[in-house]
Amino acid sequence: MNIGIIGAGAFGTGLANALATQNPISLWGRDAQLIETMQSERENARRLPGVVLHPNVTCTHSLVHGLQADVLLLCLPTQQLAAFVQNNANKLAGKILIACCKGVDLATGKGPVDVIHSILPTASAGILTGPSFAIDIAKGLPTALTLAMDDSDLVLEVQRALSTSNLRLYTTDDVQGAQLGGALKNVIAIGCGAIMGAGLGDSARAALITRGFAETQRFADAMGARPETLSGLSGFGDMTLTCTCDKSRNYRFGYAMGAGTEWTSTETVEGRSTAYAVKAIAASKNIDMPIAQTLCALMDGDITLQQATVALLSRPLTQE
Ligand SMILES: NC(=O)C1=CN([C@@H]2O[C@H](COP(=O)(O)OP(=O)(O)OC[C@H]3O[C@@H](n4cnc5c(N)ncnc54)[C@H](OP(=O)(O)O)[C@@H]3O)[C@@H](O)[C@H]2O)C=CC1
Ligand SMILES: O=C(CO)COP(=O)(O)O
Repeated sequence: MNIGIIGAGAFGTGLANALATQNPISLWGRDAQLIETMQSERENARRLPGVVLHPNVTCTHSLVHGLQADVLLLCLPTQQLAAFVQNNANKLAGKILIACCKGVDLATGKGPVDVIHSILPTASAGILTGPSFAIDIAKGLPTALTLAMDDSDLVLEVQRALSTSNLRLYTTDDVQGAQLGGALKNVIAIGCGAIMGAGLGDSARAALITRGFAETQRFADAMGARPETLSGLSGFGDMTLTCTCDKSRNYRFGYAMGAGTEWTSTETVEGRSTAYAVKAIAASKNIDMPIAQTLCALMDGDITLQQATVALLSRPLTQE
């Protein structure tokens, strides 16, 4: 299976480097100037500085070249995925499409695989997700991920194609669970960052991770996901990583909010849009999501962090 990567951000670049240890990999990005510099300088100075690109990585801004491979890893921000698939639907039909993004599409309320299927209903699609910072993958540090596809034969072929000695993939057919675990952990990570930025302490963060996980499970359950998926790498695993580490952009965005400093980065912060998408779905399905709801009010500037804390702590006392 030939593998191509679509999106030359931090994650696309990191995955390209990891997979290039065993196969030639094409890495497509939309910015011609950046891509030409990456190809000649062997570094993605904008999105993953300090990592030398493996000689097997070919950077291209030609979509004809970028879309040639059998398996395409779509490493685009979730909110950009639908437009990309729509604009390239003819060329993508017949490919194996693996979404590598973590979020819920704000316009439709769909996860990445559902977005792909809504445009290409017969596409072979899946999602690669789990605890994995781009920089760790790029450096070849040990990483374990979940690959979710509903085709039980194809998932094994893709698992083999995408596994390396340092990148260990576990499979599942619970696509919904894998989509939602990765999406919701970003929302909770923003909240954890806010807590730490405001100096509310490690114990408060542990409480938010735990209640955030309960909220995530409640949401996923209502959406038809299986509980064991949420306990795996794509749920619990990624929640643990993202909520406790300042390498996470979601965490750092939240931290800036809690500390009252301005966020000027152009890096992708998926949890921002996903929080609103989740809030809307929760309202329509009557799912209790106090943390996501409070976070939206905080991001909108409707409440202060102190008011958010009071609102969460003063909810009726209940069983765990
Ligand atoms: N970084 C990480 O550690 C990890 C990220 N992910 C997930 O990967 C996904 C991508 O994030 P990441 O790579 O980190 O983000 P970055 O912010 O590093 O990069 C985003 C990339 O997407 C490109 N892009 C944005 N919009 C479009 C578009 N409409 N068409 C084509 N390209 C576009 C950007 O191009 P340009 O530079 O031209 O703006 C840029 O190359 C997210 O869903 C994230 O959750 C998953 C695991 C780890
Ligand atoms: O998904 C990630 C790690 O698994 C990366 O997290 P951030 O998008 O918050 O940086």
